[in-house]
Amino acid sequence: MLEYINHQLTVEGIPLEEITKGRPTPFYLYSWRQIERNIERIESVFEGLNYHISFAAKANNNLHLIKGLKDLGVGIDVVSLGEFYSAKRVGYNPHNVIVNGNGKSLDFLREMLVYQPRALNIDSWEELERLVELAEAEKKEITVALRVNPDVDPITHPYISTGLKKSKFGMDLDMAKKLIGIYYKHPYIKIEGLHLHIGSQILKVSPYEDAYSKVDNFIKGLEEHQLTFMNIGGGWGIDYYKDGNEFPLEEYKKKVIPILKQMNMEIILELGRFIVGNAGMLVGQVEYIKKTPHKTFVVTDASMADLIRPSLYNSYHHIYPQFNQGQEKEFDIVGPICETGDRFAEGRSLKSPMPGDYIVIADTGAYGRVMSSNYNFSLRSAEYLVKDQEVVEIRPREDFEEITSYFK
Ligand SMILES: Cc1ncc(COP(=O)(O)O)c(C=O)c1O
Ligand SMILES: N[C@@H](CCCC[NH3+])C(=O)O
Repeated sequence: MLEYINHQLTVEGIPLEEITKGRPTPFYLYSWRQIERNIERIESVFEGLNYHISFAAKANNNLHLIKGLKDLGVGIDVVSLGEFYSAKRVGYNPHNVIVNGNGKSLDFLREMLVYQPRALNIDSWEELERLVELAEAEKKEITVALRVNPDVDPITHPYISTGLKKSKFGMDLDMAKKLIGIYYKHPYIKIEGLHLHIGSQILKVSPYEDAYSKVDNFIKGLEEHQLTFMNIGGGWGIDYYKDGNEFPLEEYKKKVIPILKQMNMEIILELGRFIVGNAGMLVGQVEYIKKTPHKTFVVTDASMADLIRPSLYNSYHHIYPQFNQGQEKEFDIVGPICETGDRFAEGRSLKSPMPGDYIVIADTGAYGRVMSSNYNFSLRSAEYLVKDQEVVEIRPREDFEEITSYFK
């Protein structure tokens, strides 16, 4: 997708120079072809199983991308009223909508009773009690999955690890068993599935093997209830370092698929990063090359307000200068925000960028634009999509008038 042709960076064969013409930076850019490739790769793993892919909208909430995924037959996982509204806005059928979240408000639950999603994933006993009360009052049925916490270490950044027993998400298997026992004949609460999601940016298969084996044993131990679907969550990691270390699909196929097969249930996936992560990039422009006795800084117009992952998780993103010519030197790549933490990389070797050159911060299609902010009164950036060799705007940049319009 990103390639140097005659020393110039290109995206799906289009020179960056052409893409940036008349388009003020910073902006996000996505490749539709790359999203399709990612979906094809997921499908190749689950071939032969009764499965359904959903997209975790928290990774990227651009309505055009969500609509495109819907048209490919991909479902959606929403975690808030806002994401739910997005799914409705692009015309999702409730049957393809999965609802998550560990703090669903009364309004949210009420709305779900009317909307009837494919499954409402229940995070706790307390939440289920709230739902039971509402469902009984309104005399409405709802299909529910219990989010279980299998207590496995996903071997990832602690901030994005969700399946250890100390985590705030889900319930332990004993609690799930108890709730199934209590509610399995309830007139309105239909517990038909289980859900688990152990964390994000996972690069090893063993945590999935452990988690799904535990759940498989749990299901076998249930007597009175026939569950029909298993939501196996998301979390597949991508190759941020560009060193070939990505989620090992072949190993997953060999070790995990047999466990899922013998569950003999419909399998629902909710992947975010793996679907859009490597299909997006943040494009910025170099304002200054600032030299101090200690360091040389590449000061870009993109900042932590556009992409917070490096500041928040110290995460690595590969950075491509516009031209791959000249001598390689070490730089700190920083933004214009008044925070020392506003830096994309420290001591990164790059082929000498110059003021006015563009740079690309790669693999930012997931948890990029969605986590951007107006800090230092930055404007949230535009988004563009490369599709069929054309670049189209899929969200305009915010403008100052719009953001200050509350002041009359
Ligand atoms: C419940 C749930 N499902 C799915 C996802 C998607 O995760 P990922 O983008 O790592 O695939 C998340 C985020 O980690 C999540 O919290
Ligand atoms: N925001 C995180 C992922 C969070 C996953 C949400 N459950 C990241 O950028 O990696």
